[in-house]
Amino acid sequence: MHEPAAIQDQIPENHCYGCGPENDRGLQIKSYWTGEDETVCTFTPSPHHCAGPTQYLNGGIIATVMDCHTICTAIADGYRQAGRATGTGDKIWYATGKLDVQYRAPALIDEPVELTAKILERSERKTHLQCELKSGGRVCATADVIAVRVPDNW
Ligand SMILES: CCCCCCCC/C=C\CCCCCCCC(=O)SCCNC(=O)CCNC(=O)[C@H](O)C(C)(C)COP(=O)(O)OP(=O)(O)OC[C@H]1O[C@@H](n2cnc3c(N)ncnc32)[C@H](O)[C@@H]1OP(=O)(O)O
Repeated sequence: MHEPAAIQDQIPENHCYGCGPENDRGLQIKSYWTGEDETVCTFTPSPHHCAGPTQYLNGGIIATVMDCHTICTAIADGYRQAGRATGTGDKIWYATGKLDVQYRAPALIDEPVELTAKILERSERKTHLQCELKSGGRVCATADVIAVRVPDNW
């Protein structure tokens, strides 16, 4: 079970290709808290998200959904650490400082992929997260991510 509202639906003014509700040609992923330091996301690929072979998901799309799922987790965590509901008061923004993806097995295009993100460590300027992407029940990619807090006028 997770909270009813998606993290992305609480972050204002987000036009991001991977996670922005304001981007009607984007992937519009949705992430949810499942625990103190953990979030999940289910993304259903479209056929045009394929790699060279049409049955597999493109690696750039895999990186994008892992990027967006983890950075949105860091942003929501930033609000939590500030003692505020996500999207309330002064904006809290993080950008990707590092996204290190390991592609372990091909992900299927015709099944939803399941992502989990875990916060490993946080400090004032940055949050270290780990992400896992599963397709067809097996781990297809893992990522090590550094989210860096940036000014809210970016
Ligand atoms: C361009 C869009 C930005 C989005 C802004 C948020 C909007 C919110 C709205 C709606 C939600 C949207 C959600 C988006 C989701 C998708 C996210 C993306 O795809 S973001 C695009 C790709 N990323 C970039 O274009 C960053 C380019 N890089 C930079 O601007 C700088 O390099 C930056 C901000 C990452 C850091 O630069 P410094 O000079 O400000 O800060 P320093 O002092 O270098 O780093 C601060 C801390 O972070 C560590 N750090 C930085 N990069 C690291 C790395 N690669 N590995 C390990 N640590 C790193 C440093 O060691 C330092 O740590 P110590 O405080 O000393 O402990």
